Amino acid sequence: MTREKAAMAVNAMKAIGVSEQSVTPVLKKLLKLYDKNWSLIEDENYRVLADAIFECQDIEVEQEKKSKEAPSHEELDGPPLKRLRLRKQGEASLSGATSFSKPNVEEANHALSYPCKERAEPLSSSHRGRIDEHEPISFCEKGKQKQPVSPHVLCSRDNMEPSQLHFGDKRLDHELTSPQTCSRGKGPIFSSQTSLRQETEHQSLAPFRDSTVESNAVLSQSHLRAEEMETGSGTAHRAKGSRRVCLKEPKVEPGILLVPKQKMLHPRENNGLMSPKTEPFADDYPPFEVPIAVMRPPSPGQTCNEDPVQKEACSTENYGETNGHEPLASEDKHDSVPDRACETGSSLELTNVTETPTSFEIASSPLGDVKISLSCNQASGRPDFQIPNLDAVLKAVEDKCLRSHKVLEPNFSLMKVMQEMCQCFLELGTESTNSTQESFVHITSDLNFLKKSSLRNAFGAKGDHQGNFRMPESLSAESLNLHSSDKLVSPGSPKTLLLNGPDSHLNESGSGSSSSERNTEANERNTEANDPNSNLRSLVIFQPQDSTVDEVRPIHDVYDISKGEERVSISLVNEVSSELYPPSFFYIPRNLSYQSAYVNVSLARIGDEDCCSNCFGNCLSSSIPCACARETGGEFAYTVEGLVKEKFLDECISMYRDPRPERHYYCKKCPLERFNDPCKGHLVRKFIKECWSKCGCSKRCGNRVVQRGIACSLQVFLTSEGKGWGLRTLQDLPRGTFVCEYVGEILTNTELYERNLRSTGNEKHTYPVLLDADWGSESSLKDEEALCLDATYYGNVARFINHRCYDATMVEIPVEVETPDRHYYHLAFFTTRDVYALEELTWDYGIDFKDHKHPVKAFRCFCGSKCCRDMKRSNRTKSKR
Ligand SMILES: C[S@@+](CC[C@H](N)C(=O)[O-])C[C@H]1O[C@@H](n2cnc3c(N)ncnc32)[C@H](O)[C@@H]1O
Repeated sequence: MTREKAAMAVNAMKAIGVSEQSVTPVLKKLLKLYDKNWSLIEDENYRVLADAIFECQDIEVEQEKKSKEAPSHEELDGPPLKRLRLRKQGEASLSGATSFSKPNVEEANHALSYPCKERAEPLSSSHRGRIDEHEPISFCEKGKQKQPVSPHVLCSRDNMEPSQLHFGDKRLDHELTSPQTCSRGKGPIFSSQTSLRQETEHQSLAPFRDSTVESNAVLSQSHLRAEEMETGSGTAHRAKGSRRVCLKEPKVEPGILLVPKQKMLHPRENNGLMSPKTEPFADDYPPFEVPIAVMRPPSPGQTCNEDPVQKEACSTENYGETNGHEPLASEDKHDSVPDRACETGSSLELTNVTETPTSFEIASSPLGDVKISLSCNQASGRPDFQIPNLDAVLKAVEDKCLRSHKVLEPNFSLMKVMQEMCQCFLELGTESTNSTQESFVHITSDLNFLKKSSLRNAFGAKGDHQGNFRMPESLSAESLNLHSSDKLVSPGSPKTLLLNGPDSHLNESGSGSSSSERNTEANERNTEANDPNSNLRSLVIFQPQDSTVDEVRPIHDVYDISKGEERVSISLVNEVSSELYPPSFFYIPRNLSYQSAYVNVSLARIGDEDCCSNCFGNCLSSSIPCACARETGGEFAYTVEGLVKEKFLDECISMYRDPRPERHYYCKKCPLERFNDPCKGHLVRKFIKECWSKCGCSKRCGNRVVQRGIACSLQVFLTSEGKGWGLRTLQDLPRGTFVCEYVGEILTNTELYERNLRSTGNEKHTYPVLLDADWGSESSLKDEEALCLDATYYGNVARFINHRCYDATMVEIPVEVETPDRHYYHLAFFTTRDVYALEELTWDYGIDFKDHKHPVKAFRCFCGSKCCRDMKRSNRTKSKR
């Protein structure tokens, strides 16, 4: 048994490019450490093992580097593993193999930072070949497109180029050798859509003919456990050790700061892109795992100057920030002596100041009647502290603002901001005579001027849907106070503003805090390490506003259109036009019932045969598949890597690509046919059934993929082919990867019909999808019972997914999670092939472009597929002439 498990572990590691040689010793150690508890090792696709191996490798490299300078402090063989970095396994498992080309994410980043300036030309030629099969089609029908969609139509998959499929995976071989079909779809396939528009035609509700409201969009994903894509280097990106796990209760040692589980990434690691969010599975860690992050101060010889941010951290004694690169506690403890960490006299102009002024003037209003100064408490236990050169400080903070807070204004000047702050303070102060009498002003109550600041967004302050500004949560009364000292109270005399942040050593109070207190405070700061807003604790910045900007409420957060609803951030870029944003919509990560849709979610309805209450841990690691595998023929649909199994995926894809009539269910009285026209058929689809709340397994069970949400890096972008906004991946995705679920309002057909009647008909894009995958098992479904999802007003990132005829990069698979009857289910998208970073993610809506009677005209298809069904129609039209 052990041998078998070991072989499986070795295989799993091989799949991510780790040799058996590297696996075995680490595996042995882990087994010892875990008391041979295999399930802990197998969990999350051997995440712990992968982490330990990578950690070992890192340490080896580190040690090699350091061996000449100093003896290494820690190795896996010596002291027991203290921390295993929780590398983003998604990267390992999702990228599948090291042979993936490096995603050109830098360009996406760049595009994000400078949205409209230039268009990224990201891919290598081979890569590009794969993507750019979209030649705009010039002979398609003109006019407005309004038609729902549904998958099918058959064609060749000739755009799979062997040279591009170099994963060494037999699945690919299969993909390449599978017979190419180019038959034309017979039979109705999925014609449903919005027949709801009263006319005689039936229209399948599979997503989209264009019919309702203008587009908006959204999305999300999953496993990105606190890691990041490395940009700027030629090496394949690899998750950085943004998080670590103590296998045993960590010992807090001097200089080692334990940080709460969440927010461990330093903002600057995010590169402005898909910053991983807080760890959603933290609760699932076995109790002995204590995720922590540690910031290691610079190693001996390294000065803070090398990195302005690091320098700033040092100069403010802010040891709490984690940079995500630094690994082990033992290293930390050796290097954590602050005196050594920050050397003065560096190229960053640290100035030795022999005197120790108690305050540090930064800026003043034009007449000098208001001043901003930082008060530095010399008694705070840092005798080595030297007042740094102001220019260097300003430069460091400006750099930080530009990089970490995405202040896009290249001429951004902190000094100017400070001066404006003085001015505002003066203005606000003189508006209220009372306020000048106060010696202590809570800035949170007086910061109305921030409402006008365009910088508020750059610094994380958010507006709500009504356009109301609200202060960032991190900016509380205690965290930021504007002081005017007593001696400045009298009107007319110069005033000094003291910015008190959480940094105790900058406290005006001057009370020295003990080292343990500082540690606690630093811990608190660390919790904010990943929060750009946290900087507001010690600094408030505003700029005079362009009133036109103030009036326009930003309708999307381009750094995360999900507004924090997903586990990963989903950025939005426009590299091609001046159309700034997609139209507004509400981002929801899960389906919500609009009004009458009846979705019966109740534990009582889930029988023993529909759950696995006796399971524990990961159902996929059990030798006998549990009850939850029953619906998929006694075998789980997912592999241990979290991908949909080859066979299952092949069958799902072929259903769409070869939608024979026998694969359809034909209603006697189809709810979609409002005028008793014959049913056009509903594809009877294969379902995945996931474990759920009534199951005994953990949330990290391998049979829970879709319910964990988006895990890959996605981006909404404006397509250049005229399809509007689209969705693309920022990382390589192996075949069978879960990308996202289609989320929207759950409507009955009646409701959708009424909604469509109310629509103006001028909408550019439509977003309804019919949930008809299991209609075959329902006896005579009534109109008001048939359900669909409409992402027009409320939806997730899937609403941006464009259509591609036949060879789309994704296929939708119905997934049963909380309701056993399949009347309601989740519609999840999985990749149909290996998809490279920056490729567009598409699915075949199943639109019947030949259906000229459809009340809603199909959009003119610009999918660029060689099997474009709209293209053929146009060809025929041409030849008839
Ligand atoms: C679900 S939306 C997709 C996102 C949409 N592009 C947007 O900007 O919001 C469906 C709409 O996108 C457009 N669309 C999708 N695929 C297309 C294609 N292959 N060619 C042209 N337009 C397409 C159509 O207007 C369609 O109604």
